[in-house]
Amino acid sequence: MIVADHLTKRYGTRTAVSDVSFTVPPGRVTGFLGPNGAGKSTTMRMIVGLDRPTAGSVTVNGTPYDRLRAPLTEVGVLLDAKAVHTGRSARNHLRVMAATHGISRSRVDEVIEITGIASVADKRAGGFSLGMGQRLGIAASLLGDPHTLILDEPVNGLDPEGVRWVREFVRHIAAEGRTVLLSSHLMSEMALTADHVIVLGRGEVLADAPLPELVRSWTTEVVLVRSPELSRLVEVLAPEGVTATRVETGLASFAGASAVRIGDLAARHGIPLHELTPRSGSLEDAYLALTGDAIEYKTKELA
Ligand SMILES: Nc1ncnc2c1ncn2[C@@H]1O[C@H](COP(=O)(O)OP(=O)(O)OP(=O)(O)O)[C@@H](O)[C@H]1O
Repeated sequence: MIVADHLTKRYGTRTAVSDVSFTVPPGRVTGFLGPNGAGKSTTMRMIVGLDRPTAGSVTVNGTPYDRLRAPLTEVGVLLDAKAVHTGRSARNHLRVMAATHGISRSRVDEVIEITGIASVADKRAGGFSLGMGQRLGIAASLLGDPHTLILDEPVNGLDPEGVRWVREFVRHIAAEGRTVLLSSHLMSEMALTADHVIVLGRGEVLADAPLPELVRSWTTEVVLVRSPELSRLVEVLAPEGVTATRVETGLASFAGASAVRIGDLAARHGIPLHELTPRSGSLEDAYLALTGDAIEYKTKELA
């Protein structure tokens, strides 16, 4: 369990994290989202003692990280995703880490197997591709068989097989009752991986909710309707406060009524329907709606 309590970090006059409080309980995957510069990495660095809070505190299983007796066996961390710059092989890199923390060599072989890097384990880690470097970073985070995992952008640079592997892996370890905090900018992937999400924006918590609830609260469910008599359908539905947006000729998206209601009314008025598809919003839609005002670096909209 990770508990952040009024956590604040200032760099000079710049506030990177402002009065942030949240709890990451075991047994589920908690996604950590936010635009560039929102304060995710700074928060993760404070959790693992790499940055000192200006105010507030954060604990892992009730203890600040720097007071944990055997940190590697309590918390596994993947922070700086860049490949390891070392002339050592991946296996030796892991063995050195293990030796300094009193972890057995057999555990090194185990994490090599778990992360699927056996075929390259005896090659120089400094020459690894981004994806292999990521897997090695994850292998290192698992050395102590920790109860808590903190992964900053773990799927960055991975191929589709690797992305799926990370997803299944973190879901598996959360199901074992471990605590998982995971950041990613890939909303479609996060939607498949996380049970709960914490969204930061400009250093503050914008949302802290189960994923389906966040999506429901920040998106509008619409119904796609295809009909040769769309304008008549729009007239029939207008008194119910239903609004329609044209998608293409003969296809419109309706907001404000369920597919059942639209279908029933169309039938009552003899309006033929060729398609009636309820469509709920995505995590990406919710995220963009939620962080709209908190994005520091806006991209110009395409014409
Ligand atoms: N060492 C530092 N010195 C000064 N400012 C910093 C430092 N580290 C982070 N910041 C600033 O703090 C803010 C939060 O940065 P942080 O890296 O935590 O954001 P992030 O949410 O992880 O972003 P990204 O998604 O781009 O990784 C940014 O404005 C950043 O410029």
